[in-house]
Amino acid sequence: MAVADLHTKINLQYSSPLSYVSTRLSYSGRISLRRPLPQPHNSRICCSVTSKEVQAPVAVNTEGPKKKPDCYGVFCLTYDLMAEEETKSWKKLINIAVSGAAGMISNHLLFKLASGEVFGQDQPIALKLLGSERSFQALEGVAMELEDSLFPLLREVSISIDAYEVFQDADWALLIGAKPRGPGMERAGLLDINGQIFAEQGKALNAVASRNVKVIVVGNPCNTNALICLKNAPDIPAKNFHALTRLDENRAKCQLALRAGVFYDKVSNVTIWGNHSTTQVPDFLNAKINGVPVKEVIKDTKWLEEEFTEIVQKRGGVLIKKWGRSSAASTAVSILDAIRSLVTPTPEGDWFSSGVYTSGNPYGIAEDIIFSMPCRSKGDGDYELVKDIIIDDFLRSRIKKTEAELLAEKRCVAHLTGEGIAVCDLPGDTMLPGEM
Ligand SMILES: NC(=O)C1=CN([C@@H]2O[C@H](COP(=O)(O)OP(=O)(O)OC[C@H]3O[C@@H](n4cnc5c(N)ncnc54)[C@H](OP(=O)(O)O)[C@@H]3O)[C@@H](O)[C@H]2O)C=CC1
Ligand SMILES: O=C([O-])CC(=O)C(=O)O
Repeated sequence: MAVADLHTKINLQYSSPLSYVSTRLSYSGRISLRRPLPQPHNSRICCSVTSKEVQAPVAVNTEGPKKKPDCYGVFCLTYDLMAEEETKSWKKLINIAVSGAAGMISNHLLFKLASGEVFGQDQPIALKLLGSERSFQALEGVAMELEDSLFPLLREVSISIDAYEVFQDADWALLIGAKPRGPGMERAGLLDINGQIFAEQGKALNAVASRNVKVIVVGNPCNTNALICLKNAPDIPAKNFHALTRLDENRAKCQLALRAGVFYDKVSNVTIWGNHSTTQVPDFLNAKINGVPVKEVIKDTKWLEEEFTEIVQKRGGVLIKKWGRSSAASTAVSILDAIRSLVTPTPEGDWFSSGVYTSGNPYGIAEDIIFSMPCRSKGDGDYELVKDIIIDDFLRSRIKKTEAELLAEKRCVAHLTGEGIAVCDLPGDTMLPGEM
């Protein structure tokens, strides 16, 4: 039952947030949390009302354990929101599923999502966190921190290792969890291991998510993972799948601002073309600074073509050398930017980059891959590709290179997309931004 369904009569019952009786792995491979029956001393109020009038609080503990086996601690409480003045203007609750929820990126992301800074102060949310046996305890730690943060808009948190549970009715799926490339691991091996994760998650989304779910794939190699995911979710529009290239766009904006000596809010119309890899193409041809084409502001074409391009392509690797781990906070920020770009109208004349499905694209890019391109949104969760784009020989040749890489990645995962036998002939320079 949706907590934020303002017109539904809801019973409230309390179970001690952190005191599980057991955490067990059932026959289906699901972990369920079992909580104690509510005890009289910790029963809270029951607001059993059907009108705006609030009845006297009544203690309840008569119904046995709640039928939300995976809800977490304080989030197992349910309320009659009609009784809460501030919630009366709230929108309907949305379900946000996050995989890799115990990882570094999620640790930044979840708290920003829960604060309301992306979906707005009138949008209650449910966070459905996907982990694994390996990360389950850490996931409980995440849920505890969410409890302790007292976010008013965060109405439900659940944790599970079962994608089918986590993706049930998901309005958003933020797919972050993926195996990092380890020493000696071939890129083809990474594509295969992570591809299997995303094939499974695509199937789960197809089976149980909202038909309008928006999926943002972050786990690398994110373009091809997104392609695998959408191919395994044939009942969800391919247009709903995104691979995160917003971090690359933000990095490119920062470098252009630095070189031009302006604050970065003056930089607009920046496209990242292609793969989230070192072949990505940060487009300075169509980009603007203070509304003026970048090439009229930064006249050093050699710098733009060589240094700028390479700095953006390899920013992730430089950062790993400094931090000892890959970008997490800025990645989380860029995920929020990517969501915001879909739920708010794009400013007039501007656009944003996202790795999206190429079929029907106006740029002559090969069909049937996930390729970062310039998009505009009306703020309804959907997007259109931008038509008035200039492509010169330099840009075309770079786009061809990143396109070739993505086509090779696609051939390498044919066994996971249902398109036959995989053939891996990846170009030698195929690397993630974090690889050097
Ligand atoms: N697109 C982009 O712009 C960026 C993408 N990334 C990518 O995002 C992903 C997550 O990064 P980050 O949060 O920092 O990573 P972390 O290592 O902190 O977390 C990753 C999570 O992935 C999960 N995972 C899934 N399968 C495996 C596996 N086989 N082995 C190990 N872990 C696994 C783990 O969770 P669990 O055990 O719960 O499954 C883990 O918590 C990475 O793939 C990274 O390359 C990073 C930066 C930018
Ligand atoms: O390669 C990685 O894991 C990190 C990454 O994607 C980035 O920093 O852009």
